[in-house]
Amino acid sequence: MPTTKFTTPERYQYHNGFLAYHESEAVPGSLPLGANSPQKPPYGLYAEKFSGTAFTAPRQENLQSWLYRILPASAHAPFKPYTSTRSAEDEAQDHIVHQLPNQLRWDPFDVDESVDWVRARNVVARAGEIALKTGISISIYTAGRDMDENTAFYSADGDFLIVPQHGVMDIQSEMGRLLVRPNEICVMPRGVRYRVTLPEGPIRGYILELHEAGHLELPELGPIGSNGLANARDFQAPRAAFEEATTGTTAAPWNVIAKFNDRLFVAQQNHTPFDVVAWHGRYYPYKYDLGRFNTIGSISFDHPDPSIFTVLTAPSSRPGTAVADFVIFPPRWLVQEDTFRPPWYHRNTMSEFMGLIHGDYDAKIGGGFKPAGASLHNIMSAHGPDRETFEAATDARLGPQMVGQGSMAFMFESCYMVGVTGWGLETCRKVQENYNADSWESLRPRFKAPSGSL
Ligand SMILES: O=C(O)Cc1cc(O)ccc1O
Ligand SMILES: [Fe+2]
Repeated sequence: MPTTKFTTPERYQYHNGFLAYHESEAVPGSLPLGANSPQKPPYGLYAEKFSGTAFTAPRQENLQSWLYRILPASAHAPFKPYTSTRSAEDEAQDHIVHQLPNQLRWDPFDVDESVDWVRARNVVARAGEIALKTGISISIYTAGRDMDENTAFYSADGDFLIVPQHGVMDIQSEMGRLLVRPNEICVMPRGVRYRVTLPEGPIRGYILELHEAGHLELPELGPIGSNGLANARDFQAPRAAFEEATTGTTAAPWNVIAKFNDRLFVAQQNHTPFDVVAWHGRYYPYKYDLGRFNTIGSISFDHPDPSIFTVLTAPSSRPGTAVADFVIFPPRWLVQEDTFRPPWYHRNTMSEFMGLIHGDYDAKIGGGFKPAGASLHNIMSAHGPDRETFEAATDARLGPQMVGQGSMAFMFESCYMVGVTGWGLETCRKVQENYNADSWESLRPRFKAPSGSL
C-alpha cells in the first residue's frame, strides 16, 4: 500500500515531536541561559510569556512558551471593529444555530476566490459559548487571495485544527513558517499571530475550532502499546524565523486582525509582528502528515469502533468522552472473516461531522458524499451504509480487500449536540434534499421467518 508521505522543501525547517519542549533560535545565543526573564535579554530582545493554559494547570497539560522578540506584542494602537462587507442582518442570520435531528449532507462547498484567510471562514455547525470557553465550531474555509501585505491574524476564540482539502497554505507565524498541503493538518493555537499566503492558488478546507479550555492531545494507546496511530515524532513545529522590525515614521503600518468572540477587530502597529528571534516552550503551532498515520484494525472478525482511527482528541472532564475527536479513514486492508465490513447501522450519543479530502468514502459507495462536501449525523440520528454499500458488502466474497485507496475521509466527533448555522442550512445552498431517500429509504426488508415459526 505504502501511503504517500510528504517531504519538506528546503525553505521550511521544523522541530519534531508532539507538544515536546522545544528551544528555537534564529540567531545563535538569543535564548537567555538558565533563566526566562533576565534583566537584559540577549541582543536587546524583549522577553514575552505566552500562556496557552492557566498558569497553574497541571504540569502535563501546561502549555506555555517564552518569546524573545524585537518589540512586544502589546506595542499596538487600540483595536477597532473590522469593517464587514455584509449587512448585520445577513451576518446574524448566518450565525443563528438550529438544532435538528435530521441527517444532513452537503454537496462540495464553492470556493470564494475574492476573499483571503481573514474572511475565509463560514461556520457550519456549532456548540457552546465562546466567552465561557466551552464547545466547538466547525467551519468551511475557502479563499483565493493572499492575506494583505503587512497583515497578521489571530483568534482569541480557541485553537484551530485546519484540515486542508484543496490548495497549499504557506503560514508565516510568530514562531516560524509552516507549509500545509491537503492530506496534512495544522493546529494553530489560540493567540498565535500568523499570515496565510497561497503559493498555488485557491484553497478550501475544514476547521475545527476548539473553544473549550484545553488543547488537542494524542489519544491513549491502551493495549496497542507504545507506538501506533499518530506517532509523536511525526508532528512538526516551525523553527524560529523573524523579519527585521521597521520602526519610526518611515515604517509601513501593520494591521493585526483579532477574532474575538466571533467578531473581527483590527489594530495598527508600526512594526512587524513576525519579529520573534527565539522561543522556547510547548505552546506553538504544529502540523502533521496524515500519510504517516499508522492505521490499525481487526485481523479476525467484526468492524471495530472508529476510535482506533483517532489522530487527536480534545478530552472533556469525563474520562474517554471527547469534546472533539479528530478521526480519519485512511487507505487500509480489510481481512475480517464472516463480517459485514462497512460501518454498522448505528445511533450515537456523540455527534459526527464528516468531511472528505479526496477519493471515496467506503461507507457511501452510492455517491453523494464527495470531496469538499460534508455530512452531519447528530446525537442519536440514525445512519450507516447506503443501500449500494449494504448490498455490495452483504454479497461480497470475502478476501483481503484494500479500501480507501487514494482516499481520506475524516470525522469531527463530539460529545456536544452541534447546531447547524443559518449559513450551513441556507446561505451555502449545498444541503442535499434527498440524502435519506438516496441512502436508506430504498432499503427493503430481507427478513424471512423460518418456515413453521408463524
Ligand atoms: O458514520 C460513519 O460513517 C463514521 C463511522 C465509521 C465507522 O467505521 C464506525 C462508526 C462510525 O460512526
Ligand atoms: Fe457514524
